[in-house]
Amino acid sequence: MGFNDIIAALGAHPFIAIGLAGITYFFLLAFYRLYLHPLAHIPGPKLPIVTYWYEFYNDVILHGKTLEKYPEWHKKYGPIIRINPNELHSMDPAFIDTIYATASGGRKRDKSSFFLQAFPLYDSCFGTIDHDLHRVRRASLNPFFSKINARKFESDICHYINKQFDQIESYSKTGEVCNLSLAFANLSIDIITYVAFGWDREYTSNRDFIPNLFGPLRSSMALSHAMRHIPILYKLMSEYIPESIIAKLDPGMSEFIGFEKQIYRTVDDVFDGKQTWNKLEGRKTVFQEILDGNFPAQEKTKERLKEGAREVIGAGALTTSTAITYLSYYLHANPSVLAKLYAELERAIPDPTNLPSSTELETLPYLNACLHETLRFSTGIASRCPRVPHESLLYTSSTPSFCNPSGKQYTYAIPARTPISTSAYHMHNNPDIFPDPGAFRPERWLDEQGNRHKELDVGFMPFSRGTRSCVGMNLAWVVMHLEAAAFVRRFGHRLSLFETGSEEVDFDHDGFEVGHSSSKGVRVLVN
Ligand code: HEM
Repeated sequence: MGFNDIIAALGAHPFIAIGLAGITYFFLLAFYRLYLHPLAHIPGPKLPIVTYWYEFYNDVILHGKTLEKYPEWHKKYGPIIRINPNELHSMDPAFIDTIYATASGGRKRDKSSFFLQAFPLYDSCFGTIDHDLHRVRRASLNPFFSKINARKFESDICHYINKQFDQIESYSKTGEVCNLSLAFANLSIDIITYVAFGWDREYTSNRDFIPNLFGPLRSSMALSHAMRHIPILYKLMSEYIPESIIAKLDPGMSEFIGFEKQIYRTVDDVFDGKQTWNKLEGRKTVFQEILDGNFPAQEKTKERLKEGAREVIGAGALTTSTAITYLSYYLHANPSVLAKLYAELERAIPDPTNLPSSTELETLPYLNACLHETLRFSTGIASRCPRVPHESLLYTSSTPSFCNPSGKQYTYAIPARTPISTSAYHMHNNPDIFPDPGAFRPERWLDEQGNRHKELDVGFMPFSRGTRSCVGMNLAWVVMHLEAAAFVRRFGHRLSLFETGSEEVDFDHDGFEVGHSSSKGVRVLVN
């Protein structure tokens, strides 16, 4: 049979022809990715290198399961590996500050466009791909989130804390079970939306903590893997599928989309002159900081403000509330830690109705140690958060544990513009830095003089690092110090865990945040 006969036979059977063309393309692509790709010299498991479908299967079908595979891959292939056709992952703590670099020396870090498909907020700071544009946007948020400014919010924060803790207190009278995960989520939403935008959402006015954005925000994050692989999904859900259908498919998602629409309406109304921005005494909202700043006009558009609001609420609410919820669990699961923290706070806060400033609370060593240990567990963002360095990188393994079995250092030249990440979850569970990582031991953060062990910082990255790290970090520390101190000083030993074991907080999948898929929340009885 000659060439012309083969072409004629395929022409007569177009489906077979298409199938054969597909198979040939797949094998050629696989060959290219394994042997000719610019990252071909960096090892990794074959299947994920050959196709994104492997990650799709583990993250979308099995729900956030790829992250768990990294340690076993690193064990086999070394400290730097390929985790999909175009991306690298590092397990070496000494390489964190190279990946997540500051801008010193002109280093530039883009975000990965593949990663951001999961969060299509391209007008926000978080969702900006380009390094230089991100610098402009970040500059518009920096003044609002400065340490000095964050401290100005203390009385507002305490107002919401007292309001929500009164609600929790009321459970002592009825003997009902109180869900702290829901309570802290609503507290966080009220704090963030008020201090950042002057909106009082009044979530803390509901004694049963319903409505609640805990579920909705989690739902939206749980969808992130699917959206990364099927980017059209977000547009479909937010623009084309009627809300009534979404509500049936996922009630959480519809609450979230409703919340988002309210934010967007407010911005539209202000731009259309139907209402004015909320004015807060003696300080500006995030919107006013952006609009009054010396930034190009395209940074002051409706879209920019809408996405700015969404990112601040999305990034600031659950991260902070998850941390405090985890703290409440670990304190009650470890009574000796609770007793020690309570004793420190009793000395520092003689009158529980009158909290000291967050600056004073920051000087309390054991409170600080408890918050660091909590953030080690709650992680911030569990998922890998890749950066795309503009320059090429040179990796040389730092310590014997990152050398190959014959004791030789690994050395890799990483081409410029290669997406690369590490994961806070794995760093925070590295036994070389945090021995017995599964144990909640605030003492690990303190030396004999009660000073914080700075050497643990090498693997500690709840707020990420470098130019793209958390802009809300100062505010988060202020909120966490005030909430933790008020919570422990007020409720002390009066709470007991109700049907809540470690499975409520243990990591069992990568849902962008750490999470347990079947968690009902941290529930307590209030005595
Ligand atoms: C315990 C609390 C918090 C944790 C653990 C946390 C963690 C993080 C992390 C890891 C990132 C980097 C994401 C990436 O690599 O792509 C980030 C970014 C961000 N966070 Fe936070 N965050 C917290 C609280 C807050 C708060 C309270 C706010 C604001 C109210 C906030 C606003 C933001 C914003 C706007 C970004 C994007 C910054 C940028 O791209 O320049 N976060 N956060």
